[in-house]
Amino acid sequence: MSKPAPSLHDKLNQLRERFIEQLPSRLAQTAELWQQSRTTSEEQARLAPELHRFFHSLKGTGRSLGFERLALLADQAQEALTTSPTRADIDTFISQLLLQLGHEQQHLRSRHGQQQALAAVHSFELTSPVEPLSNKRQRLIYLCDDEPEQVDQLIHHLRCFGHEVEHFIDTETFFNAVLTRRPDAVIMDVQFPQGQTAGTETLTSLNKLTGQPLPAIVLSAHSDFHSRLSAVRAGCGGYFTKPVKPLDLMLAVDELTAPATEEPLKVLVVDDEPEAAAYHALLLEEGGMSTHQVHHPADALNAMERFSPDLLLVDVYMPVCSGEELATIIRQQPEYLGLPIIYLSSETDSQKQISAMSAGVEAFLTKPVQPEELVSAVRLRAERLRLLRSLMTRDSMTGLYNHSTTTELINKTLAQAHREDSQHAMAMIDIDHFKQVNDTHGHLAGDQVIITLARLLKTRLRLSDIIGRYGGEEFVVLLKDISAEKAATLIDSLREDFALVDFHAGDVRFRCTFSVGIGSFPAQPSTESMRLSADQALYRAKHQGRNQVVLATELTDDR
Ligand SMILES: Nc1nc2c(ncn2[C@@H]2O[C@H](COP(=O)(O)OP(=O)(O)OP(=O)(O)O)[C@@H](O)[C@H]2O)c(=O)[nH]1
Repeated sequence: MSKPAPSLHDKLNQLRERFIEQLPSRLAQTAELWQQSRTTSEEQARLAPELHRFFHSLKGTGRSLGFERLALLADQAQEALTTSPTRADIDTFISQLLLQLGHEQQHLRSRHGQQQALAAVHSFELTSPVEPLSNKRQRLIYLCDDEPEQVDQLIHHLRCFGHEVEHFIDTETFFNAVLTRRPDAVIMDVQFPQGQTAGTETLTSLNKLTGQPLPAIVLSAHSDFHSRLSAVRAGCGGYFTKPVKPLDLMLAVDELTAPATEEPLKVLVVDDEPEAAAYHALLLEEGGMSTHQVHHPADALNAMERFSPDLLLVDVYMPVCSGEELATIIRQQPEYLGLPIIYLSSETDSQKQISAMSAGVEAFLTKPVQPEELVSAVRLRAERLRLLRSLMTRDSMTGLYNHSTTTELINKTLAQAHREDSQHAMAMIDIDHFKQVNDTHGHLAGDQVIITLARLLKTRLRLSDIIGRYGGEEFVVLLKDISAEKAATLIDSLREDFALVDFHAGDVRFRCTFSVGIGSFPAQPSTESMRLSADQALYRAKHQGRNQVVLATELTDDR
């Protein structure tokens, strides 16, 4: 059996332990620095900022981790350094700090210390019950329906959009299955041989038993008041009467399970103090965000390129480069102009805070920051950026990347691919006879086809793949770390599934197909050459009769 994941309390205590364990050697180094700074006035001037930074960060991290007495001593030492430092003062502080450290080590391991730490984190756990967001796109759907009509069609559509589906024909088996493995959503019939509202009653009992309402949609042959009332009482999020249009049901399943499809907000934490960085990252992760830590400002730009954060949390006092300087460097790069930056520091002087914010940062949080304050300040700003970014980079109808963003992202990926020797494939996808779809069934029906194809690509491809709407009914996908042949097989399975999706325009049912051309890296070393090859392959696919996938490598000299 696997071990349970450590709780926030355990993780905080590990951080505190690590901090305490590393402190003696850091204090010894500081004592040495102090000795050295005493040799000449030049040395004193040279080493003063480093000594100052040490006490400053000891104050901030000490407070954040709950070592109040340590933080107080560090504060006094910092103050003494800035006013009129004398050897006796600093020696006293260092020896007191060492002594204090011994007490803290014992205290931390005592029962009382453990309880105190627990009490410190409890309020955060209670006030921020945020579930970490799941990245998985596939949903487990339970379909409980004893009437055979439409069931196969619905299962096909759900699976086509990447969901795992289990079908039950009686409420008892369904009941036990939920207790064994909880689904992400349920599609439930109302009437069963056991009773007129046996389906919804089963849901109500399960909700009572588990204390967690199941996201559910009713699918029923009946539309009477009692059936509907029983669905409302079972907390169902939707009610469909048969025959249902599969795509409408898919949309309802999407809405019901939507929040988890969002990628967690990403925060880059830049702090030269590993424990401080780890502590703030821990709080943000408890708040459902994903974090990456950097302990040297010089590594920040690289990390930003790889991690693509929604926000930067930056310590103000760091060696080599201050938070202020780092923010200016970042702001000088056009792609990061709008990236929110939050400073985190134990600086309480408001004049200094205002001056630090001159580099165009969003906010200044003072250490020790309340966990709720940190999480909400970060979330608010990161979400705002996500929204703005999405308006600028995404196509409003499908939510896919627009043309220019797709090209930009592919360019970036290829630039990296040249360094890493990786392989990628580009698929150009075009809906067949789309003009005819519009002309026959109307523009709205055409839009429905575009949205459905976009959805299919989003749910079936990996999160890391780049999916863009290039133009009207044309899509471009960059499938990462995959050979052209494997990409062709994968896209071909999407093509087969898409061809079986039923669209509706009024009472008319129709189906659509698409054609695909595939180019690949490194055979085509640039975005433009890959796009051109994929385009030529697409042209061939159309020419050969449509509804097929053609690889650029198949285009031999007979062109
Ligand atoms: N409904 C809808 N139609 C669009 C949209 N964007 C472009 N179109 C239409 O898509 C159609 C594209 O048609 P063509 O590129 O000529 O494709 P086709 O000749 O019908 O089909 P193929 O030869 O198989 O590519 C045009 O009629 C456009 O008006 C959109 O957002 N919604």
